[in-house]
Amino acid sequence: MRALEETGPRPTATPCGCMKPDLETGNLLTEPVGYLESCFSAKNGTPRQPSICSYSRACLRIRKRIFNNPEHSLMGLEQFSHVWILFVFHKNGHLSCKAKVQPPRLNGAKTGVFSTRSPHRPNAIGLTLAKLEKVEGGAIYLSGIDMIHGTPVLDIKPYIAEYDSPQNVMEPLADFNLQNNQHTPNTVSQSDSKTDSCDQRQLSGCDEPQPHHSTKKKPKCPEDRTSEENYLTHSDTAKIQQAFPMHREIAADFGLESRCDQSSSMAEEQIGPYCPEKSFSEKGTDKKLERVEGAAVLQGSRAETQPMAPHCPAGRADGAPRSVVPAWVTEAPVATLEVRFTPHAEMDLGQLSSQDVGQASFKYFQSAEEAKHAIEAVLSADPRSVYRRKLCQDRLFYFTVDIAHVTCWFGDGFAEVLRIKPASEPVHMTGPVGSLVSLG
Ligand SMILES: C[S@@+](CC[C@H](N)C(=O)[O-])C[C@H]1O[C@@H](n2cnc3c(N)ncnc32)[C@H](O)[C@@H]1O
Repeated sequence: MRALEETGPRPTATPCGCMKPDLETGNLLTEPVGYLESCFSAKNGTPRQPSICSYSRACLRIRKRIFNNPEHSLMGLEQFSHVWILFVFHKNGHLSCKAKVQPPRLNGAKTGVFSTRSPHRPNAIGLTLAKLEKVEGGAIYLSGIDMIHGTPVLDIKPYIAEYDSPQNVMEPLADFNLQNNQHTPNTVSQSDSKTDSCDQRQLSGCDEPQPHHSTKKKPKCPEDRTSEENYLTHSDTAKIQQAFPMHREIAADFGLESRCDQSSSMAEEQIGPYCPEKSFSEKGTDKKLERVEGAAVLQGSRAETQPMAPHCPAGRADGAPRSVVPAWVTEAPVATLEVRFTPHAEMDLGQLSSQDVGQASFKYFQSAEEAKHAIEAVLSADPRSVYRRKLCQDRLFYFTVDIAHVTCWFGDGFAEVLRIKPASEPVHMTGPVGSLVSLG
């Protein structure tokens, strides 16, 4: 096969030497269809994957600049329970040019950027499977998101299990040579000393220092990495991990994990042998939740999702695996944490949700309970960087979710919320000017 680079269209250059955006060359000049209004105002404390926190909410309004009648573009979308959101990691600071990254799951070892969910990639494009809560006019309301406020969204596509999940492939899969496909730890160069400055920056988290809002114990760490570095998967609740560690991790990777608010019995149910769709009622409309139809088992250095439901309509009776992930993805090095709230923090939360005069109320959460669940979910997945976890253990950790500015600390196996104060105003939307994102 001849490489496209040899034969394909050549990018055209403008007199100044810049690449001219051109559909044929792939040098797209994108224009966001909208900017996300998210309950997370900064990277710190934002879940590493959408499955971490089902209460994480966002709204996306389609811009009139894209469609005169934004609601037309959303017609029919309300019939789907989940949507893919394609977005730009606009707070990366710069585009990444590094072929290898160091995901926390590899404890400092490198692997190819395309085998990770790192935000630091050549085109800084993120992909999140979110739950579609509702469509209202030209806006969609989402939950289970891992993007920050102001994220430029490039596209929305419906999640269709039949197309998007190998679990649902209807025809027999072509022979899949697992031996040849094996991604062994050998492919990961633990001692590759050629970590360049960009990699180092990413590793050290110096791309974009996070603000600290307290004068108390202000971290002096050279870096204060955000949850983004732990980008591959997350570990969920201790209970569930103990019961079904692999299942949970893999489900999370595929965005199919049961949400943090669901009980472990629900999780068991999800990976159980029978896979009828679970319906839930929402505003009078019955929507369908996708089910995790397979369980993951480790084989050598890979984990495979295997069918457990021979009578599932889309199942394969021969027991052949449909999707494979390397073991380093599924072997969580980070323990799930117990989350505690001090009485003071509990009191803060109560005050935050009260309707006192002058007191802002939650914008995304429907109650203090929901806010608490969200905070628990974020912290139980340990949002700290590896560096911070190892070298700055005694530092306070801050993050903002909705109107709650959370201060906590971490001890052995737990996170404790110390204070919850009203956050300052969430970031404002990026205006139309300067909203073009060039990927070319
Ligand atoms: C590891 S990425 C995964 C995103 C997506 N699910 C994916 O796989 O492409 C999630 C992290 O990206 C960071 N993040 C979210 N929105 C961002 C944005 N607009 N710009 C830069 N980083 C962002 C947050 O730290 C979050 O924890």
